[in-house]
Amino acid sequence: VTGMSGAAATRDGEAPEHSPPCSPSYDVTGKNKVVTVDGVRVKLQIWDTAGQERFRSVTHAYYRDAQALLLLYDITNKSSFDNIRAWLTEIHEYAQRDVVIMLLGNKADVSSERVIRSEDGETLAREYGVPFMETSAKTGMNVELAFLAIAKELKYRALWQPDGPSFQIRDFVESQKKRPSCCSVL
Ligand SMILES: Nc1nc2c(ncn2[C@@H]2O[C@H](COP(=O)(O)OP(=O)(O)OP(=O)(O)O)[C@@H](O)[C@H]2O)c(=O)[nH]1
Repeated sequence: VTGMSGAAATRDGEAPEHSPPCSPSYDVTGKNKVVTVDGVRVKLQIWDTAGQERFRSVTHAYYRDAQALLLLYDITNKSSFDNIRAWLTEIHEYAQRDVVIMLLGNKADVSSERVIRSEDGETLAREYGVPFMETSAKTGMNVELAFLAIAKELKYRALWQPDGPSFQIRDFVESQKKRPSCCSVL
């Protein structure tokens, strides 16, 4: 629920350009997810650090190969939120310069244990110019949206044309995201 996941996109059917870095000391679980965006099937190859990750020991190859990074904190755990700045510093240093970043505050379903306000996530996201939403892996709230937004952004970039329609991932997320009920906001 906390930490960072990376994604790289190809059109479904194409071989991926990169593979997750492979190292015995680096435990990464990989999954593919196909998202249909405006009739185009985009295959996201998703890598997630597993087990007792420590951000400083994550290999830099992981950052380098990712086209998108999902940064997750747990709204019931302050240190997971505080770690996000360190992740962002690392990303700035080692990731591709135009990597798509999304900040997600997970466990939005457990409002009774919330310690991080939605506004705190929003403020941090604004500071770094990244889209933000709260999610719940338990109820599924905003989970599909997170992957859809990333697939849309990567497809937009891959098929960009000067006279084509524009796409702003932050505007898309703001217009589509569901917010936890009023009573769960501190
Ligand atoms: N209520 C609730 N529980 C969740 C949610 N997401 C994850 N959990 C629970 O939180 C615990 C930790 O989830 P993990 O996905 O293993 O967290 P992690 O930070 O990736 O942990 P590592 O894999 O050890 O790095 C598990 O018991 C999950 O079932 C959520 O959205 N809501």
